[in-house]
Amino acid sequence: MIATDNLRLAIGSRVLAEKLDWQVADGECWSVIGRNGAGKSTLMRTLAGLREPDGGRVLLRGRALGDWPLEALARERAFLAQSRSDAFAYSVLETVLSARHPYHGKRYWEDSDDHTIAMRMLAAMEVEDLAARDVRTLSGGERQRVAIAALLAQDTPLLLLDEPANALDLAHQVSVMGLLAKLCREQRKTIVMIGHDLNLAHGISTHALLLMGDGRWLAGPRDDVMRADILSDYLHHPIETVRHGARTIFIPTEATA
Ligand SMILES: Nc1ncnc2c1ncn2[C@@H]1O[C@H](COP(=O)(O)OP(=O)(O)OP(=O)(O)O)[C@@H](O)[C@H]1O
Repeated sequence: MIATDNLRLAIGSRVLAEKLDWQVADGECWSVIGRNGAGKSTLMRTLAGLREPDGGRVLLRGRALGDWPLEALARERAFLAQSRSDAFAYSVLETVLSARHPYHGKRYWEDSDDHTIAMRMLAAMEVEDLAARDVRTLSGGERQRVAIAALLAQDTPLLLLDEPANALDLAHQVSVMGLLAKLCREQRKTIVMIGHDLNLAHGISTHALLLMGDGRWLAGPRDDVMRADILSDYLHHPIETVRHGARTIFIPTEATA
């Protein structure tokens, strides 16, 4: 679905990722894990085509990102940014409907299908009763769920999500993650997402990419990469795992007083 070929990411003189050769196949769900400032959002923006690589290439379905016409690219990948600012008084429904524009061709107005899809996605995120509200009046968690509804309404094969669990309460973290896992499993959607919660990431991911923040990286199937020794190294903090039924739980060693 999406791959990087000898990708280099750098900010100023700092190299964040070097020689990143990484393949993400259809239906896989990847978690990108690393410390603050390791380069996760920079990578995600590069995968979305919102910034140029500092070396190497990003390939979507084997074709360099820059060679994709914008409207076709918008039908292939959707991107959830880490933060957003709402300057205008759009309603929740208008916000989600605007995500359908790549399907309009020369048509200006949305049709009833767009409306049905938008309402279905708002319902999936349990915010359909907020459809008429001005987005600027929403709480942080409600706004995040509307943004995820807009992402889903784009109905793209590839979903790129920068910290989707941000601002969500516990129940919505679990339900949103469950929905994303189901999209991979049942609809063969491909997901690449950033998350700091190792337990949520482990519960949903099939694969993980770790970024060290100095150019080094490690990618592979979840259980090869999300190991206590490796994560302790990448996150610069000792981590233990315990088994709880079928689940692996990650526990950071507590700071001593
Ligand atoms: N426009 C910019 N100007 C200067 N430095 C930047 C810029 N954008 C990013 N950086 C720096 O590049 C590094 C990587 O940033 P990035 O947002 O990719 O990190 P991250 O892994 O997503 O971090 P977090 O977990 O905190 O969200 C950080 O040290 C950040 O301060």
